[in-house]
Amino acid sequence: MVVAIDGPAASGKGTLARRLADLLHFAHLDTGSLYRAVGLAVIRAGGDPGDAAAATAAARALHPETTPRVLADPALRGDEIAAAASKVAVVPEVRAALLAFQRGFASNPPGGARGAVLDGRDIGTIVCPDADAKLFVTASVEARAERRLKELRDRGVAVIYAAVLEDMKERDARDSQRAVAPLKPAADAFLLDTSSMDADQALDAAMTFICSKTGLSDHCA
Ligand SMILES: Nc1ncnc2c1ncn2[C@@H]1O[C@H](COP(=O)(O)OP(=O)(O)O)[C@@H](O)[C@H]1O
Ligand SMILES: Nc1ccn([C@@H]2O[C@H](COP(=O)(O)OP(=O)(O)O)[C@@H](O)[C@H]2O)c(=O)n1
Repeated sequence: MVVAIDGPAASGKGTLARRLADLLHFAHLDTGSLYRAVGLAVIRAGGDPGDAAAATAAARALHPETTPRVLADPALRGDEIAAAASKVAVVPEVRAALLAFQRGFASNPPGGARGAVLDGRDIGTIVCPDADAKLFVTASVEARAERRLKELRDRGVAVIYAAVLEDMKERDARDSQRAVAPLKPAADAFLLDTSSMDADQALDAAMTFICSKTGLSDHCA
């Protein structure tokens, strides 16, 4: 069984995906980390994430056996890497190079898990169009900027709200307006606005939808 979760930055999709995977004993793939890994590799090689050829070479150099180790690198979590990720993500060859890994994870989840939860921008539309349940998680851009600000400050990064908000708006625009696999809800996705929900309420709402959509019997009331 595959659960697809998409949405903009800091909407809470990663938190929700992790918690759903724990609850259902499914494997979880944060697909944004793949794009972050490509952006980080380009920067570490001294390149420009806006250079399509460099980004494509970095994406093609990611191999399934080494990818889990690459995705665990804490350096991926910085805001500079998030911006680099959204630049490499506009390149069609980069997206094509990352597709097989994502689809393989969904169809054959690691560790013998009976299902997979993938979160990103194009899971319900492109990566897993036949997913059993699709959710599109949103929140106002102000709520998302507040969340990202808190997250960065908790990690000891000195940032101001206005700069985080500006970065978020820029990334929303780049992700929604790109020609290939733009951020948008799949036609059959459940829209979950978490602006005034905490993470527990978001999980409850998501589980109610997944249970009604898939008929999963365990974990459903
Ligand atoms: N429903 C929620 N309400 C408030 N904060 C949340 C909620 N869901 C997640 N968060 C917090 O917001 C931040 C961004 O969440 P995250 O799941 O990383 O978002 P995304 O994966 O969409 O970028 C994290 O610090 C997380 O703990
Ligand atoms: N399936 C995906 C996942 C991420 N991405 C890109 O990768 C960037 C970083 O994604 P992320 O999910 O790690 O970002 P956050 O939502 O955590 O801020 C996004 O801004 C997108 O440009 C994508 O294009 N497709």
